[in-house]
Amino acid sequence: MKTYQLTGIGNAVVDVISQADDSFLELMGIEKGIMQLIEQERGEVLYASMEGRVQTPGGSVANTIAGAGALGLDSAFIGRVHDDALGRFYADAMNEDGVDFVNPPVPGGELPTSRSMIFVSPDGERSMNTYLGISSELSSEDVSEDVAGNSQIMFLEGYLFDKEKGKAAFLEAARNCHKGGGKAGIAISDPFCVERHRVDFLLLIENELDFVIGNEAEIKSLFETDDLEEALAKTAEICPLVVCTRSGDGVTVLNGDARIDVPVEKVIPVDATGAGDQFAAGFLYGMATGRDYETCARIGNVCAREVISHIGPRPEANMLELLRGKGLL
Ligand SMILES: OC[C@H]1O[C@H](O)[C@H](O)[C@@H]1O
Repeated sequence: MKTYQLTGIGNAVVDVISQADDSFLELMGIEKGIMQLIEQERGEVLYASMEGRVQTPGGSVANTIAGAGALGLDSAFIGRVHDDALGRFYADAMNEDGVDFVNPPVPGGELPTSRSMIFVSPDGERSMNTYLGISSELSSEDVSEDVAGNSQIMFLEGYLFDKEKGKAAFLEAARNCHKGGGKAGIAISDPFCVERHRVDFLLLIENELDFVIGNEAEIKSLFETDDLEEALAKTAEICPLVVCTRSGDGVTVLNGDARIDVPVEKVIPVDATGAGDQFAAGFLYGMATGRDYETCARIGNVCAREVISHIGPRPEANMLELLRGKGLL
C-alpha cells in the first residue's frame, strides 16, 4: 500500500466562475462574500445567468490537496462524484494534477456531481452558491482504512460535518490515521456549520485531532465569543496546534504555550476564492516536510497570495519556483 504524505476528505465540487457586480448579486438575491447552499433548480437559474463562465475543479479541502500536490507532496483526495460528465471531469482533473482521486465516480443513484456557482465581484470578493448533490453523502464506506492508515497527515473538511455519516467517517478516518502513526486535523470551513454542530465539533477537536485550521470567524464561533484572544486560548486548551488566518492581519499559530504571529502583505485580490485553502496547502506542505511553524505559515501566505492574484481556486504559477525565489525552500 502506498504511503501518502497528505490525504484530504472533503466535498468534491466543480466550480463555475464568472464575474458580476454587486447590483447583479442583489438582483439575483445572492448574499455577498459567503458560501450559500442552494437547490438544483436555483443552480440552473444561476448557471444560465453567468456570462463568460469558467469551469474548474474546486471544493475547499480538495483545493488544498491539489495545491499541496502541486508542491510535490504525495497526496490523495477522498470525495464523492457521480459518474456523470462533471464527475468524470473532476476525477480526471485531480488525477492529472498528480493527486490520487481514491474513489472512482459513483454510478447509478439520482444525485449528480456537486457544483458551485461562484460570482467574483470587482473588489475580488467571491459569493459561492453551492448545490451539494452527491458529495455530501460521503460516509465511512468511502474512507478506506488502508488509505487513512497510510496517511502521514489527514485533513478533514468541516463542511462534511453537517451529516451524521460525515461525522462518523471523520472519526474513523482520524482514528485509522492515528493507528498508522499519522496526524489528523480539520479545516473548520464555516462558522454556520460550527453553529449547527458545536458540541460535536469541539468533541472531535478535543478527542481526535492534532491540529485545527480556521479563520477568525470560525475560531470565534467554536466558543460563541466575539473575543478572538479568548477563542484562541480556549481552542489551544483542547488542541495541540491551532492555526488562525486573520486576513490582512496575518496568521496566528498556537502550539502549546508557544505563539507565533506572522504578518501578511495586504493586497486587493482579483478573486478571493481558495485563499484559505491554498494557505492550508502551503502550511501542510511545510508540516509534511518538517519545517518549523513560522516557515509553514510563511509558505502558506505565499500560496494564498498567489491564488488570489487570478481567477480560480488553485495555483497557476510554479509554486516551488515562487517559494524558492522567496527563500522559503
Ligand atoms: O474554498 C473555496 C471552495 O469552496 C467551495 O466549496 C468551492 O468549491 C470553492 O472552490
